[in-house]
Amino acid sequence: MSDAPSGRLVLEGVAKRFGAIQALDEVALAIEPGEVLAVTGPSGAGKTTLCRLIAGLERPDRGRLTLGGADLAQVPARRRRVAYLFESYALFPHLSVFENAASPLRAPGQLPPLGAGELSERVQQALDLLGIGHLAGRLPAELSGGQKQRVALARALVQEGATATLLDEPISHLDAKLRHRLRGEIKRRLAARPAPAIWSTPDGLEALSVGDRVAVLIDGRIEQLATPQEIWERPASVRVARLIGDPPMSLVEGRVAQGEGPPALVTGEGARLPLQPSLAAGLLQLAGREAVTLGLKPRAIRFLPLGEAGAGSLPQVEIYTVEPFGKHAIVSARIGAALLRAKTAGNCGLAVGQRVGLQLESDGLMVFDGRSGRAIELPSRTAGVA
Ligand SMILES: Nc1ncnc2c1ncn2[C@@H]1O[C@H](COP(=O)(O)OP(=O)(O)OP(=O)(O)O)[C@@H](O)[C@H]1O
Repeated sequence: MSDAPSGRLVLEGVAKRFGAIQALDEVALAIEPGEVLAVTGPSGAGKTTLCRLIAGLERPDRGRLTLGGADLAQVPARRRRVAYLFESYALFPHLSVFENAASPLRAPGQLPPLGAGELSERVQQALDLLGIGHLAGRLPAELSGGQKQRVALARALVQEGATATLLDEPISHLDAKLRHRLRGEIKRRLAARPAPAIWSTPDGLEALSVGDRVAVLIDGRIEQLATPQEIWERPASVRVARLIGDPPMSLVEGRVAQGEGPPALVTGEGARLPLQPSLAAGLLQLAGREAVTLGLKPRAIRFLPLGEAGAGSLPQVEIYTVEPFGKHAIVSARIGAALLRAKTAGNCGLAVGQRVGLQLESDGLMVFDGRSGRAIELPSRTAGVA
């Protein structure tokens, strides 16, 4: 196995089709040794297909995959020495938890060969880290879904000499507390390996928290590939914005109207979202950009109880939902078909059905092209909302 290539993983123009479905198209990316690339996207986006191509379980229709400069088309799956956590776990039903986790270390050609003591210690450490050390003697059929997922994860983690690590939704079936603890622990271990890693997840926030960089995959194409900070601050499109945020950005589609009365974004249902005149002018300056989608981060939206200073002059909306989380609440109101979601500090004191003034701030506002959905840089970023 010493002939397995290793180093930087590069994909160039990779495409894969299953019948009528283009599972991946024009995928280009590079992952450095020690780097974790989080790949996020909705169900069916192509995350698993991407992992399967790298592992050698599928062949690309077009494009090239290289590892440390070596063309992977020439390297069969069994010689790639990739640690792969399958979304379906793929545990051996007749082997115990311990033996499942240990199985790649017992495979012929393991380099360097491990002594029995070292093997046992490494496997037990991984099981303990994942909180399943006490289940080492059980069979997979005697485990819950979350426990099975952790066995599959242990099996990937013990492969310290892997040339690449592919974790396909590694913590999706664990409870929230365990997910939070393990995100950091797994990331630490991946960063310590001299190999590139992919962490696939449909959860955009999980992707931001574990990835050195994040690739947003939608309908088989990379919609954005950037650092977590860039994706959080400047999602490249409406489709990225929908996946990211806590809660995600509110998106209001409409046309800029500058007739009678103050300029406004008028939604398909005829609801009016008043715009600061400079923002309306900026939008209209861009030829053909009358149809836009406004993106409002939670911090850009405030609901003021009527009677509070300044609330009387604001457009009124009705509170639609209130979700208290203790340290903050997520509160929403409707504008036409769109839901505006704000994050308020502490107990917001607002109730469902209450009428409030809607105040929008220019900080946290983005504009997207109404047709392509791509982010638009306005002539003046100082423009805001009324
Ligand atoms: N072997 C196959 N035969 C036919 N279609 C397939 C096959 N494998 C994947 N697909 C299709 O390719 C697309 C991408 O699937 P893939 O499993 O890669 O998505 P995913 O992002 O991993 O989804 P999920 O989050 O639901 O696991 C989907 O439309 C899927 O139905």
